[in-house]
Amino acid sequence: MARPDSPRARLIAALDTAEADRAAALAAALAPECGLLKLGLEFFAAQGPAGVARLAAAGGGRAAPVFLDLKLHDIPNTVAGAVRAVLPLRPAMLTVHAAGGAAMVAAAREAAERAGVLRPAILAVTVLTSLDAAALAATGVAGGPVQQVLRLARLALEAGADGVVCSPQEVARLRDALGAAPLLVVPGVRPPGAARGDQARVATPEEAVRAGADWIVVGRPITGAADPAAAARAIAEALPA
Ligand SMILES: O=C(O)c1cc(=O)[nH]c(=O)n1[C@@H]1O[C@H](COP(=O)(O)O)[C@@H](O)[C@H]1O
Repeated sequence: MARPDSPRARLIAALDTAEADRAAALAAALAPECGLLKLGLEFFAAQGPAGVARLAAAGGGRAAPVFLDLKLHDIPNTVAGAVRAVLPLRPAMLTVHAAGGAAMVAAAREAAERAGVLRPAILAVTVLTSLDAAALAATGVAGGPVQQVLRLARLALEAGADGVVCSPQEVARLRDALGAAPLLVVPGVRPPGAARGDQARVATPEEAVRAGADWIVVGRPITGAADPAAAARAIAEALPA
């Protein structure tokens, strides 16, 4: 998929809510202010594919493409089936967990190819931005987040992922190591002074883009603001041109 051509287009607004009305209101307010609207597990679990289709039909998906963040992680056959099942929703981006292995990522890519030229970009989530070094070590991974993110990114890209999801703290290392081709999508982004919440590996939107992020993903600092559209605009305006 095409890379963003403006600071506004770099911003992905995460609509993490279970409520259809709230998601629709956020989508209407935020579609003009960002490049993509992200619908994730919370919305999908509550509203299902029909909820995604309704949101897109109501205008959100026309004004801003939908990033369906399901973080699929299962055996290759099951992941391929799930990818095929969501293709009618025409997501622009779709996530799988790189930790599912090369065959799983390859199966996701192959299934996505069925949609032809308008297929979703397959993004592989590396190490969740909520994990710090100690939490990652506790899962049995030797080496710190940077090493693990690099390992999983290489594995996923070789298996056919179009890009990866990583924290702002690894993005410069990934760009250096992997070059310009992979799409780098970066959550764990906090404007100066914003609450970090459950995010562990964070940086500001400006730092993430300067380090090489193609897109930044921002949820609560936008959706929790009194005026979400103004919050999104302020974040985009602070990004380097
Ligand atoms: O795949 C993602 O988008 C993702 C990966 C990751 O490692 N960390 C992460 O926070 N995300 C998503 O990015 C969004 C971040 O939301 P906030 O922490 O509210 O800005 C959420 O929708 C997460 O599901």
